[in-house]
Amino acid sequence: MDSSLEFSSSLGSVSSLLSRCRTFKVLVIGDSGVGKTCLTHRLCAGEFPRRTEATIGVDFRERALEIDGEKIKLQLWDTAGQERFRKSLVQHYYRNVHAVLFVYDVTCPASFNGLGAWVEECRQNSLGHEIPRFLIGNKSDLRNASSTSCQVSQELAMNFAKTHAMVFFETSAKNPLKKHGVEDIVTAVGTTLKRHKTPLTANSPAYSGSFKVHKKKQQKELWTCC
Ligand SMILES: Nc1nc2c(ncn2[C@@H]2O[C@H](COP(=O)(O)OP(=O)(O)OP(=O)(O)O)[C@@H](O)[C@H]2O)c(=O)[nH]1
Ligand SMILES: [Mg+2]
Repeated sequence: MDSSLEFSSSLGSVSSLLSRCRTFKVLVIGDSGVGKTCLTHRLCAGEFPRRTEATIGVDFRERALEIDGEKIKLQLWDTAGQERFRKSLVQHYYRNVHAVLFVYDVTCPASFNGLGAWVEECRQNSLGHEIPRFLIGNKSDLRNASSTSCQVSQELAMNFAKTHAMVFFETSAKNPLKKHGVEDIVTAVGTTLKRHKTPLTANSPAYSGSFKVHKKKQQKELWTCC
C-alpha cells in the first residue's frame, strides 16, 4: 500500500477512535403519567414537550456530557408505563442496562406506592444490585397547587431510596428550579456510571426514535392519577 495512503487511513482510525465515547444504557421506568417522557425530553433536549401521548413500547433519547474530561453518552430508554404497551418488550428493556431511573409523581401517592412493583420487575429480570438506581419524584412544581394529603413527602421518598440503595432527587420536568435542577440528575448518573466498572458499550450506534408495540386499534390514553 502507498505509504501516504497508509498514513492517512491510520489517521482516520485514530480520529474515529477519539470521537467514540462510552455509551451507557439508562432505563427509565415508573407508572403511566408520572412524566417519564417529559423528564427524558428535559434531560436530553432541555425543554418540556408541549404535548405527549402515552408511550407505546419505548422511545430512545440521548444525552452527551463530559465528566472529568471524558465524553460519555447516556442513552435513555423512555419506556411505556402502561402494561399493555410494554409487555412484549420487557426483556429487551433490561438487557445490558447500566442504570435505572425510577420515576413517580410527587402529587400522586399511587405512583409512589407502585414503585414496589417496579423494583420487583427489576428483580424478576435479574437486574443486579451493582446496577446504580435513582429515585426521581417528578412534578414538584405542583406541590403548592395540590393539597398536602395528596402528596408524597420527601421524608417517605428518602426512606424508600435508602431501603433500596437508590439516590433520591425531586424535580419538575416542567419547571425545574435551579435548586432541584434536572442537570443534577444528569451529572449524578454520569458521574456514577463513569466510575462504574461494569462492561460498557463502547462505540455503540446512536439510537433515536422508538420501538413500538403493535396495537390492534388506537386506544385512548389512560393516565394514572390521584
Ligand atoms: N405540572 C407538571 N406536569 C408534568 C410534569 N411532567 C409531566 N407532566 C405532565 O404529565 C402528563 C404525563 O406525562 P408523560 O411524560 O407523557 O408521562 P409518562 O410517564 O411518559 O407516561 P407513559 O408514557 O404512559 O408511561 C402530561 O400531561 C405532562 O404534561 C411536570 O414536571 N409538571
Ligand atoms: Mg411516556
